[in-house]
Amino acid sequence: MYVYVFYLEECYLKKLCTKINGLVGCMNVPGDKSISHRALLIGAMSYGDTIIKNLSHGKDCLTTIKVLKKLGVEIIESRNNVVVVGKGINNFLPPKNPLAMGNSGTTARLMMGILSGAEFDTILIGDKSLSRRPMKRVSAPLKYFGGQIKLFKDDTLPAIINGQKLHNAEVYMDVVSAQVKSALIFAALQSEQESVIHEKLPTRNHTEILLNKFGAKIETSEDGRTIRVFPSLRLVGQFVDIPGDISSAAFFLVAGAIVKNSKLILKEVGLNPTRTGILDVLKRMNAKISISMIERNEEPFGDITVETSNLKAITLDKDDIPNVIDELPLVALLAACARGKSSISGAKELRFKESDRIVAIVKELKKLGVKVVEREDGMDIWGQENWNVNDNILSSHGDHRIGMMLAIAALKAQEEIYLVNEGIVSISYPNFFDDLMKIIV
Ligand SMILES: O=C(O)C1=C[C@@H](OP(=O)(O)O)[C@@H](O)[C@H](O)C1
Ligand SMILES: C=C(OP(=O)(O)O)C(=O)O
Repeated sequence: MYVYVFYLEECYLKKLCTKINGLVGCMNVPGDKSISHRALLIGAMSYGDTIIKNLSHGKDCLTTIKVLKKLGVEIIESRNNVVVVGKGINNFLPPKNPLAMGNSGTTARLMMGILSGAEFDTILIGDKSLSRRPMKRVSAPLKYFGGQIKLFKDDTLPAIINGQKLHNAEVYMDVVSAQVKSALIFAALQSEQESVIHEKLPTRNHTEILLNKFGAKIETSEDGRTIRVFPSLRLVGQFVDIPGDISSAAFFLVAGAIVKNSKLILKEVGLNPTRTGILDVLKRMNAKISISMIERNEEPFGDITVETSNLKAITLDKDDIPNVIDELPLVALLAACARGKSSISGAKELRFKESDRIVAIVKELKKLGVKVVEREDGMDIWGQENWNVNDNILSSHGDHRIGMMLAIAALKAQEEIYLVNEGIVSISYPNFFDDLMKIIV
């Protein structure tokens, strides 16, 4: 007897909001996803309780919670806070089954660095999207620390991590990636002597900031590209208050700039300088935007105001990319609304995200009538005042950031627009559509 199993791709359609009069309001976005993952992981690796306020409740961070629980870490979720009962990195328990990384690249890659030094072996698996994303970028440099990871077809999940005693190393990273850097930092912490990691360009530094807060010693050079890690297994639990995610706020910053009659205030958004590339892009494009820094602690944050703007084109090259990597779908949308021709280059990394974001952006913006040309490492975009929509059924490509960018793009359309697989937004922003509805006038 044959048994056929059919996977029905999520194929429901959501009617997006179009033909609106403007966007007005004052809002908070969820806690930063990158900091949330790290607070959970570093809390678990420490001794004593870590209390986390404003943790992201996106599915990716829930994946990190589930994985830590499978490693024997107690995590208590209350209404306002999450408490991680740290047990120390050496006291994780061997999981009974392969650990499911879901859709989360951050969980998978950071876990590789942590579990390379474990006293047991682990298998990591991922969903369809994560299973096509490259992992050798992590396993290869981890070898310098003694890490042993076997990958499917030498580059993807499933991964078999043979836990080993790790040693120190000096590593020059090939890929510009905060996930790879963080995995290497976690490996370096578990060795017995100081390690040095060199990056080609600086990337988000939340791992370094949080580890120092928890009692480790990580030194970063003035140019942000050399990271010196001193071994430390005696981290101590802390209180972590997570600022709003600038990558989530960015959807509304862009919406406020491109939709007529708009004024939005985004409250308490993280303003770590390794993440504020989207604010520089908005300013360079002539957006009406103002920022008031509230507090400058280890992770600065503040309020951002944006108003309807008369945008001009922009050119971004490889040096601009790391600081705006997750906002590039939105930069493409801004360019589609700006005067002149914009170009994005040096952004091949976009092909290795939850979808091939270059393909997804080009395909979906073309449906909306935008003139856009795909390049190997980016795209060229010609902005127009109004678009002539030629296909009103858009796809998120199973990618949260593409889905949300298209929902913002639709606000400008003058006809009905539908989105396939809108539920994917819950990877980083479960209440995205509710929050959007609240500011539409
Ligand atoms: O370290 C992190 O939290 C992240 C780093 C970036 O990925 P890369 O390290 O692959 O650039 C980013 O795209 C991702 O959304 C989150
Ligand atoms: C790329 C992203 O996340 P991750 O790599 O953790 O899946 C993202 O959130 O845009």
